[in-house]
Amino acid sequence: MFTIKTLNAIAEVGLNVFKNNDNYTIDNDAQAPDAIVLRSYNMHNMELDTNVKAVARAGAGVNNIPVNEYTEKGIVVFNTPGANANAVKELVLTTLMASSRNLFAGIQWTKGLEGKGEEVPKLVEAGKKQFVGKEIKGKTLGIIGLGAIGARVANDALRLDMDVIGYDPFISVDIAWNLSRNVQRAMSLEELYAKADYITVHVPFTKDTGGMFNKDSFAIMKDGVHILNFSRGELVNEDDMAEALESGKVGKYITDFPNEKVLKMPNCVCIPHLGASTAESEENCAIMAAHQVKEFLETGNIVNSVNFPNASLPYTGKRRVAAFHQNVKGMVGQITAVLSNYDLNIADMVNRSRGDYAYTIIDIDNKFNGDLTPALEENIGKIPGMVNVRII
Ligand SMILES: NC(=O)c1ccc[n+]([C@@H]2O[C@H](COP(=O)([O-])OP(=O)(O)OC[C@H]3O[C@@H](n4cnc5c(N)ncnc54)[C@H](O)[C@@H]3O)[C@@H](O)[C@H]2O)c1
Ligand SMILES: O=C(O)CC[C@@H](O)C(=O)O
Repeated sequence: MFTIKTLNAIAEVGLNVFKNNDNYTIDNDAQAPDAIVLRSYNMHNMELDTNVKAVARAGAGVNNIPVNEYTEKGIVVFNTPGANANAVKELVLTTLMASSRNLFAGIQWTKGLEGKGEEVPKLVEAGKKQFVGKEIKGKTLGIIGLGAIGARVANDALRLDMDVIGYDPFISVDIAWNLSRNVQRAMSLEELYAKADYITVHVPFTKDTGGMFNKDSFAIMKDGVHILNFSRGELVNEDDMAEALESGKVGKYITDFPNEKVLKMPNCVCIPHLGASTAESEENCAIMAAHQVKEFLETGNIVNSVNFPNASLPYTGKRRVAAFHQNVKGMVGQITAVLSNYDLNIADMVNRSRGDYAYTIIDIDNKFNGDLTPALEENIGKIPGMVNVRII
């Protein structure tokens, strides 16, 4: 039996992956669940029971999860790459065009005419000149981060007759294959800043990207540039942004991450973190997260982890050792030595590393009764450098 705890509202179709299976209970009050599924809940400073084996983010960004701490404890952290990317792309393009046409301010102003009676049509015609906008056709869109979202925005912005310049020093091979060859490659952020009329950012919040929008980067940008931030509020130095909006250096700031300070900024379009809020995207994320957790709990296979290497062996029902350990020499040899001490033969195995840690799955050919499990867990667990081990 496995217990799953959720920390946010997770789409029912995803929860059904567990609910439709007798081996699972969903218990949001559980103190010692086997796995946790969440969205934006902040897990930093949350006490976790040692029974927790996996944490799955139904979404992309994992900055709400203390990933390094969990890695040291051998807890696998998953996310759902690409599952909400279309939703975010559609909102980026919607707000790019709408804000370029001053649509949000125009709508707000028009609502303020309520009560003016028969004067309204005349006031509308007289007042509309303050909302004259700009077409995006022929303008340059700079995209920072060409991942699941950025690449989709790039291809569709070209279809809207924009020129597109992208910057991503770590672009994946899969994305590169799917990116239009008409996307220009910026060799530096500075090049992108200098060329773009509109900038949209699609990178994770890390120590390298935090505060990347600041007075130094604004200084390189074109006057009146529009900046769209559907990534994380922390990418922007808010004091510098407020100043840049006041001076007109930044023409508009469209953000999915408002706070008290941001709400006070002029020419700021504040969205209540709606990037991924579509039924389709919430369902995609929930289904993907649930299947990844189920696969891991039942077979030890890891797909789409952000802290451990992906590693899978077809599950044949044979007993399996799944071991997290430090990425140092001799670990596999020491595990197999324990197995041979118990006269257990190896049928198949995979060992993958990622940074300082590695993961080994070994299928055991011999049948053994459950009594060996504690002994194997104890003896493999005692190997120096072992983080944790499961016999499945
Ligand atoms: N507003 C929302 O609801 C919403 C929804 C989904 C994702 N997000 C945010 O958007 C981010 C991106 O999502 P995604 O699905 O495209 O992720 P992704 O992992 O597919 O893409 C991120 C891209 O950023 C690139 N990158 C990393 N560091 C970089 C740097 N310093 N400079 C340039 N490029 C860099 C990576 O190489 C990768 O290609 C997430 O991390 C999350 O914070 C927000
Ligand atoms: O769950 C959400 O609504 C937002 C998710 C988004 O911020 C993400 O990083 O995927």
